[in-house]
Amino acid sequence: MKLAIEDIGVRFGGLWANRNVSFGVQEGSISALIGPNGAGKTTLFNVVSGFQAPTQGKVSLDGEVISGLRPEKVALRGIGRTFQLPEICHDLTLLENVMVGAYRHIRGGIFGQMLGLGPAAKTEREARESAESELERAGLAKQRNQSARALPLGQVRLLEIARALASQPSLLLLDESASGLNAREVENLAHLIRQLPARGVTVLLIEHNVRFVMQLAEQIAVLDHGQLLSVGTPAEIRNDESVITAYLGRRHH
Ligand SMILES: Nc1ncnc2c1ncn2[C@@H]1O[C@H](COP(=O)(O)OP(=O)(O)OP(=O)(O)O)[C@@H](O)[C@H]1O
Repeated sequence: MKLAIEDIGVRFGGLWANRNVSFGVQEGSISALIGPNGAGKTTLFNVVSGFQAPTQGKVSLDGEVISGLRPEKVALRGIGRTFQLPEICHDLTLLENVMVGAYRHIRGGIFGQMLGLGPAAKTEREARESAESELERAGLAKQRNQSARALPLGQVRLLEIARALASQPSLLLLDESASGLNAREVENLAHLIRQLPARGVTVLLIEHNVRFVMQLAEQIAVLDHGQLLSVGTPAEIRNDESVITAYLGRRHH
């Protein structure tokens, strides 16, 4: 799914958290959004996923404007996301957590089922099968019947991604999925993300781990103080003087 972010501005009182931000994400690509703390990355994700209405500009998906739609409507258009602070149900097992995501795309959804629309046994089986295969891909199949409560953060992040994928999004927004993960988990995560375009899932991720981003993303957009500083391939970004000065250089110090 092709995403177009056009002249997005978000103002909180006297502060523009995003200003004149425009860039596109090609269908089937992996793109990343980087920038220092407070640069406006999460705000932009919130705009794309419907949690924040922009003060100016628009976001469109395959040419249809989605900015201004509520989060549930945006999700129905095929945008899935994870959050910086993972939102999982501790009282459910891993499998049940992922099944919650799977129900979102099954005929009539969970509400349709409660109203008796459609054969419930079949939809539950579909949700279970789809959740099982997402857990398998995320490397969490063995723990499927464990409670999510005791899960280490690294696996919680993988679980969140599995749940978002179970709703079969066309565009997946990942907010700092690598944060808190150990080297091996980061490797698993990169492996999982790399397979997504072939499954028809376009990826846009926010990341602080610049090395991780450089090896994963085809396109990188850099935000600083709410504005788009640069957008390009990892090689272009690495050699961009304004990025080096504003971001990479600053991090070195
Ligand atoms: N709801 C809000 N009300 C007021 N100010 C906000 C709100 N949300 C974000 N901000 C401010 O907007 C700016 C951008 O925040 P945002 O969280 O989008 O940055 P970020 O790049 O995601 O940062 P980080 O890397 O620390 O997560 C910050 O100065 C933040 O304090």
